[in-house]
Amino acid sequence: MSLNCLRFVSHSLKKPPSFHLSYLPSSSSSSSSTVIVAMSYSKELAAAKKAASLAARLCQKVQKALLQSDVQSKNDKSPVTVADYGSQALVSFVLQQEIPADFSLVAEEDSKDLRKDGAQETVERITKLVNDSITSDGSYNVTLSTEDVLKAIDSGRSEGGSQGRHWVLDPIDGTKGFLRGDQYAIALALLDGGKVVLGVLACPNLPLTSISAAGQLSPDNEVGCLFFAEVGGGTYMQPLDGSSAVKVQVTAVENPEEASFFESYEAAHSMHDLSSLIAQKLGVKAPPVRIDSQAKYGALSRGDGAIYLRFPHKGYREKIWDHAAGCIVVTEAGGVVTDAAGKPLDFSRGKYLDLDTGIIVTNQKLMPLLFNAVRESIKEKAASL
Ligand SMILES: Nc1ncnc2c1ncn2[C@@H]1O[C@H](COP(=O)(O)O)[C@@H](O)[C@H]1OP(=O)(O)O
Ligand SMILES: [Mg+2]
Ligand SMILES: [Mg+2]
Ligand SMILES: [Mg+2]
Repeated sequence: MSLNCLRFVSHSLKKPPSFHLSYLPSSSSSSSSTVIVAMSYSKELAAAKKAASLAARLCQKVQKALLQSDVQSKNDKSPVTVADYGSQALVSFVLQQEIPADFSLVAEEDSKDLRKDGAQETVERITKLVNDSITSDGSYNVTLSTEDVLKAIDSGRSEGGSQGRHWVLDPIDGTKGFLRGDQYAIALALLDGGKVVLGVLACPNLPLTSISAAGQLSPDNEVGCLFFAEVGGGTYMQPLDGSSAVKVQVTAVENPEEASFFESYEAAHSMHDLSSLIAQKLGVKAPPVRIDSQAKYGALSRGDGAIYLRFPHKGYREKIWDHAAGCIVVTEAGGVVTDAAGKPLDFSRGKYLDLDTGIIVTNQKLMPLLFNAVRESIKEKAASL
């Protein structure tokens, strides 16, 4: 392999850029020659942090003033709030302002229900929320119309895939937690060639220090975390108020008896009985910490817990926006994310993740033990049915 070109795409940065090396076939006629392209995604990361932080502020405002009338019902009966739509419109707007070239976004929401009769008032509320956020930020001298907002929401209709770059967004992950006043996250990632190259997780209700047992908030604990990671560059966490970032690492715990594990708060989202069986086999002593959303990936990336188990009920198909940002936040902090067959998650196949049974997350040391416990537990559960 010859190194006939080394191209750095670099931007002004406060900390040195990290570079992700990828080998590409050279355009030269020699078939054996290869180009190394050293990519930095620092400009995209800065845009993603800005978009997610602004969306987090919008969501905080809505959560504070949450009214019953904000709750709508989609076909799948999951609650969708003005904050989900507002967050998606705002992130889409900021990303298109900051990185306009070849914009492609795969996002959870669309404007179908908002275009129905009787939704005008809701659309106006969303538009006001988005415009208030744009005004309070002060970087963009524009006011969006209701149609601009609907279009911004619908620009999230890309299918993603293995070619080119695609933003991946869950405007509010853990809507049920959001509605309960608990944990939720704004999860934004960038795919390049089907791989996650950066991820940002804004977790407005996550304590800056460790999450306490059972996910409860202590009254004097400051909350609001922004996790971010770029491929090859590690994972960082900073307070959502913008103060300085610290590098985070998954826990180094090797003894499963000392490990604690995260799972969904909602039993409808994950089989808690299977997780208990796995924990029992591993010898985990601590009770599960049940919290909503990808905040679990963030908490695990800084060592609050050692294991995250997610086993959706039969028939549920995982979407890429529910794991892309969390996955890179954990792997760049030294963790491992696989499906229940031990395969890495494949984000290159469109909006769904086709995977075996579930998702397991832990550190490198615990993964072999965890994997065995998962396989045995799945077999036992199947035999008992
Ligand atoms: N029936 C379901 N099974 C598994 N996950 C679901 C189900 N319904 C919604 N979800 C999604 O699971 C995630 C919440 O996971 P958790 O249980 O870890 O909090 C969210 O992405 C939520 O979507 P949403 O983004 O609409 O909240
Ligand atoms: Mg949803
Ligand atoms: Mg989600
Ligand atoms: Mg969502």
